[in-house]
Amino acid sequence: EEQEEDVLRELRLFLRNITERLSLDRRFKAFTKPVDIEEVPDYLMVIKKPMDLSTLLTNIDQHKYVTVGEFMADADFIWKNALEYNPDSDPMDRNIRHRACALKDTVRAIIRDELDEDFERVCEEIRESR
Ligand SMILES: CC(=O)c1nc(NC(=O)[C@H]2CNCCN2)sc1-c1cc(O)cc(O)c1
Repeated sequence: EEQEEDVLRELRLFLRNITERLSLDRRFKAFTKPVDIEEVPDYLMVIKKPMDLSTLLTNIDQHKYVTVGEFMADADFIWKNALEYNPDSDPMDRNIRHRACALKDTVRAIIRDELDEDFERVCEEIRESR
């Protein structure tokens, strides 16, 4: 009902704010757009579920996420994919892995500091009721 739509609207505002802040952080430039398959032709042979910050934003606008947990599961693919595609001691690999770990820690720190547990519980109640 109306109250549920108010909660989900607030969830989308919260998730957009996080995603936009991450997209502005220069450390995460490589994660802002889908990997360019012309640039990295073997990428889709290695990575089964590509994800990036612009796709998170599109998903939010398409009402894909009903809880913060669902958003985090997709956000986690961004850094997990980068660790998987960049396993070597190559300086480029190390650099991307460092940024992937920074992205993982930054998302978790923002959620821990800014998400009210009661709000997430209400979102999970809505998800279970659907
Ligand atoms: C996002 C990601 O995981 C990524 N990984 C890369 N790794 C490499 O190029 C390593 C792979 N091992 C051998 C030495 N090269 S390039 C790259 C990337 C960065 C961008 O700014 C845009 C983009 O489309 C893709």
